[in-house]
Amino acid sequence: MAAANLGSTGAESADRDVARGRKPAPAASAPCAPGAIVPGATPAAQQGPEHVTEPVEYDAILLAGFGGPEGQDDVIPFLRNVTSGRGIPDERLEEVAHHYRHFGGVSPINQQNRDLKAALEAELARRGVDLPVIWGNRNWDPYLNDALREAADAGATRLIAIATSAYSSYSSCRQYREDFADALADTGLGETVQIDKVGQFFDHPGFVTPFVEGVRDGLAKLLADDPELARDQVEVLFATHSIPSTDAAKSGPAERGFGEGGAYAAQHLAVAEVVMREAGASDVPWQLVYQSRSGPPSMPWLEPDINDAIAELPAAGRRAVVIVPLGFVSDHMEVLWDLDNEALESAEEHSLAAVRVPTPGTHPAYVSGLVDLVLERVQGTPPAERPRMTELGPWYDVCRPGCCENVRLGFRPALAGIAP
Ligand SMILES: CC1=C(CCC(=O)O)c2cc3nc(cc4[nH]c(cc5[nH]c(cc1n2)c(C)c5CCC(=O)O)c(CCC(=O)O)c4C)C(CCC(=O)O)=C3C
Ligand SMILES: [Fe+2]
Repeated sequence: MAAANLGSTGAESADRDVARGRKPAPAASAPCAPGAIVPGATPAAQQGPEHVTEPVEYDAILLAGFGGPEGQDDVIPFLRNVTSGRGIPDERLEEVAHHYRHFGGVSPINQQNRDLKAALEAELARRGVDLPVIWGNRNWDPYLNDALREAADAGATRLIAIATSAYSSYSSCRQYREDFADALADTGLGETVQIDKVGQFFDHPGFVTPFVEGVRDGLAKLLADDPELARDQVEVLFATHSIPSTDAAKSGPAERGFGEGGAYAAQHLAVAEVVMREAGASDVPWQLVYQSRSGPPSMPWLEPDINDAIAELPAAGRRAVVIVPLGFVSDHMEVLWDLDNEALESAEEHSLAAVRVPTPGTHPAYVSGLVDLVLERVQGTPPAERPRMTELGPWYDVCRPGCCENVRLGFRPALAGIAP
């Protein structure tokens, strides 16, 4: 297995290969190898490079999705997959099942990932990058296990993963990395297949640009629809998935000291500020709000909930809202139900004009940005040359020890990071 970042073996010849326009030769051992766990080693001894700055040769891109049901019969088995061992109350599962049932038991997320895969393939072909895209989900067919078997059967053993999730937290980063480790264990491919992962891309221009356009257009529409509306009567609500406060506090590397909301909240706040600036809307009030909370009511999750925030707006003099699904890459169930159904209804109840901004989906900037992220790793681009729009990035290629750990569920091995 290759570990381009852990030694210099092959690096110089790899550089020369890149200069000749060829893929570099494989390096020595993987940055994410399960063997990187060093029992009893001091934390200092376990620290490795944050960014892989030597070229790494890959055979394929692993597009790692969440997965969703594709018919009424899939809904409950899907929800059991998502929540196994999580202590989500039955009432919450019933409620969520109802959201899916309303759409015929079909989540749009799988089709969105098929579309993204096709768009990535077209962009790779356009740029002459010879890397197939293999798609596997955490919670529904096609599962990661099947994707890895398919890859191995085709001789693709060095994979660079893109998870359809931009921020740091247990649910949005580490859980993907744990599921990669599980899938290698389940399929017995742990000795054969290497899975690295591109870092969290919350502040990559490819991810940020669609939101900038969306806020600019959404604001313009509200102002055009109502000539009496003043800019400071509009509130831009940046919405993301709520997570348990304990998960938030543990998101990102502990030593960065992000405080209570951890890297998760810090990343969203930093990106929101950039979006407002780039949209030419720094004078418009905005806030970060949360949605789709689950778990027992006794457990603290990040707040405020978007609907509670909306209820407060008229008293603050607001007459309109721009809802920005900043935490999501496509218009899946959280967006269609919790925003387009519930939040837009809350806005109407409180007599607020409202628009919901599109998610990145298959926006050309997003698709080409994902290809850029892969090429940064193929080429070993130095961090200083990787375009990022906040001071927080470029985020880690190799997650830090303990990054995004889940204190509720306990330790599970994870790939694409430094143990534990
Ligand atoms: C941060 C985050 C993202 C964004 C990052 C990313 O995109 O990965 C995300 C995405 C998604 N979440 C999704 C669906 C669900 N999430 C659930 C439960 C949970 N999500 C959580 C967090 C997140 N979730 C958490 C902390 C829980 C509690 C369980 C636990 O402690 O781990 C449940 C169980 C029922 C419920 O509790 O709601 C479902 C059905 C779908 C698919 C939608 C579709 O089908 O279209 C997508 C894209
Ligand atoms: Fe979720």
